[in-house]
Amino acid sequence: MGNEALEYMNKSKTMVRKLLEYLGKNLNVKELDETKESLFMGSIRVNLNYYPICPNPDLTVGVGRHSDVSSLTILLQDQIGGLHVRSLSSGNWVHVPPVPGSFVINIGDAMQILSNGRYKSVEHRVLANGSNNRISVPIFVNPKPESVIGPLPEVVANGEEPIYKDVVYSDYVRYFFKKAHDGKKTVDFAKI
Ligand SMILES: O=C(O)CCC(=O)C(=O)O
Ligand SMILES: [Fe+2]
Repeated sequence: MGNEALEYMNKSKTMVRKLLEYLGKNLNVKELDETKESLFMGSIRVNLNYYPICPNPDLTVGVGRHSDVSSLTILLQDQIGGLHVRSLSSGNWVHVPPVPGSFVINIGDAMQILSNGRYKSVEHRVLANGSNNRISVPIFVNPKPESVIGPLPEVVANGEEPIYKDVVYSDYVRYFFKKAHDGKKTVDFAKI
């Protein structure tokens, strides 16, 4: 199993690079050189999530509301459903229906900080299910733990006011795991 997970992760890198190159265009990042690659995708992790049938789905949730600390998350979900994302404009929870053969791509907090808030990490949660087990496999694409993340020089070059300070990525992650999932509050840790 370990080998399959590792192979899956490594094979995803081509797609991840393409996505980052595309997203980088909006940030005046001309190319994904070694420095940028280490900043956006220097540390990649794959998780295997199993949500067993829940006898009282109304009393709990599968995963509480949070945003990922990653730069990007590439999520593979099975056909059961239950993932919801929160609309930035309305605040409403929107179900993300499983589409066979597709990935859900989520923006994470590191991307929000690096882009000086141009890209917003998505708040999401998973509801408990009373009749089906569910499996999901997220690939978390992260900065290297020792990376210092803050608004990219390319983004603030034209006089844009930075709204985040530089933080060591591992400090940010430690802060995230220190507390219970509570929506998008973690990102305030990096606010100026
Ligand atoms: O199971 C899912 O669809 C999402 C899981 C999740 O949000 C996470 O592992 O961070
Ligand atoms: Fe998540």
